[in-house]
Amino acid sequence: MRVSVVGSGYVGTTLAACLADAGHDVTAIDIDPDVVAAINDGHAAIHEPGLDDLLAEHAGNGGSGRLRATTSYDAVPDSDVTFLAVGTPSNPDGSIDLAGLSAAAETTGEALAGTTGETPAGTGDDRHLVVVKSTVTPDGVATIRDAVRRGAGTVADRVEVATNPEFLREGTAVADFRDPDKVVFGTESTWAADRLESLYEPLLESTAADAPVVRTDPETAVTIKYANNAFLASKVSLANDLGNICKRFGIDAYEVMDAVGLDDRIGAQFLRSGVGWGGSCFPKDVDALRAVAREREYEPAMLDAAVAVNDGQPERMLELLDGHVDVAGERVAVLGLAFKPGTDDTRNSRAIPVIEGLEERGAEVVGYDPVATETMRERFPDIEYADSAAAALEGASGALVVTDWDEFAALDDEFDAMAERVVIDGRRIIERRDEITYEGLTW
Ligand SMILES: NC(=O)c1ccc[n+]([C@@H]2O[C@H](COP(=O)([O-])OP(=O)(O)OC[C@H]3O[C@@H](n4cnc5c(N)ncnc54)[C@H](O)[C@@H]3O)[C@@H](O)[C@H]2O)c1
Ligand SMILES: O=c1ccn([C@@H]2O[C@H](COP(=O)(O)OP(=O)(O)O[C@H]3O[C@H](CO)[C@@H](O)[C@H](O)[C@H]3O)[C@@H](O)[C@H]2O)c(=O)[nH]1
Repeated sequence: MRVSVVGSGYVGTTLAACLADAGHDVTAIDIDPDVVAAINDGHAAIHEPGLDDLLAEHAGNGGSGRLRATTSYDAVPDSDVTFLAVGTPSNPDGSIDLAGLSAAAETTGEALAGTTGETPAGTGDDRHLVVVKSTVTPDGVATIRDAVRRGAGTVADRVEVATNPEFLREGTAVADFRDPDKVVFGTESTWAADRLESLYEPLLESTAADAPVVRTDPETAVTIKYANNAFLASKVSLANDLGNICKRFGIDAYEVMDAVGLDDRIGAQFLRSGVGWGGSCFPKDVDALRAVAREREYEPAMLDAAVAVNDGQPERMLELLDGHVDVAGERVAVLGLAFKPGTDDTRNSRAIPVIEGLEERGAEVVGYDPVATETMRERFPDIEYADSAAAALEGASGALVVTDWDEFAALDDEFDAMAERVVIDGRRIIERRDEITYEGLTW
């Protein structure tokens, strides 16, 4: 099939590359010329394991030719399916900001309005399918549908807007997209659901675990996405709440949760307590869901509590450090700047409140991350950035471990170069040693 993907960030680039790899002919559209140039050069503008290999294989000179990137929407009218994968960030009050996605939706409609009305080859009819891949609230679906139709004008009745929420995680985006736990199609017609299923067929056939396909209406589909993220974020917050209790008894929360997770009704994943959840999804999606709930006069008490527990974890980590060192004027290493390992994304990283708390205390902060230094530099241009964990630790009077990068697990002699060997571990990744003063956040 011919596919256009509007928005080439973590989701759009992964989607475009994986669809090209599955045999489809894909045009990736982005307003950022640097993003477009990178893809056409055969690599991603972001760090995502496996993505560069796929882009090298299908985009750029010498590739299969099945993937190209452009700033133009010209390919849209000739596509069998157009995905919208533009960001849906938060407004300052936590509600969803649909401005960017709406603009892209309207431009997509305008591109469709430029069609001659002829049946595009291969589609068998003259209807066009626009699929919202971005995460939008239930009432946001109508906003995006209206924007597409406004742009499409006289051809609006030939366009169906569907939703197909994405469940991939950053750091494992390609693997997750290729082997999902489920695929959700939110459509108004069986025509649209069938077209989506044909598009996904080569992917679903190749997955080891036969992902179930959930067919539903567009609003229910996006609600499944919010419920999914709300559940997972709350699960981590409950693990943190329980972990904070364990810490007060000197009990290892990880030992407790490993056993708790053996209960099939609970499951072993997302029970890792520590400095909490961040990223581009959990915080904004939980906030957007709380905001729409309040708009409809419902107080989402569980979600409010999940956020409150999460917001408290960075300060708890800093208080543990305070118990060992007065950091004013001292060098303090922050190990890990990305919101999780495997990504250069620092959006809502727990490192942000940790660094802010250290700055408030007058510490000299030195940060280190294997890939996320440059993105964090935009946020904190004035702190020092080391090019290795060892360099960050040298002369430091404390180290705070914020991201569970594998390379931190191998740290050992590097702690010997610290001025004071105080390590506060927010992810339970550092090996305890007699010579270092070690505090786990929840163990
Ligand atoms: N990041 C994830 O892990 C993830 C997972 C599942 C769902 N989602 C959802 O997917 C959506 C996209 O998230 P992301 O993290 O990939 O975003 P992102 O910020 O990484 O990328 C969005 C891209 O859209 C481009 N863009 C903005 N306006 C545009 C326009 N008018 N036309 C064309 N391109 C435009 C931007 O230049 C950017 O490259 C969001 O709704 C998010 O909630 C994200
Ligand atoms: O046991 C755990 C698991 C995760 N986290 C933290 O939770 C955050 C989110 O992690 P993860 O879910 O692995 O990454 P994301 O890329 O944010 O993926 C989430 O958000 C995406 C965007 O909506 C969804 O598609 C995914 O299904 C959902 O897992 C990170 O800060 C993690 O460090 C913990 O603290 N403890």
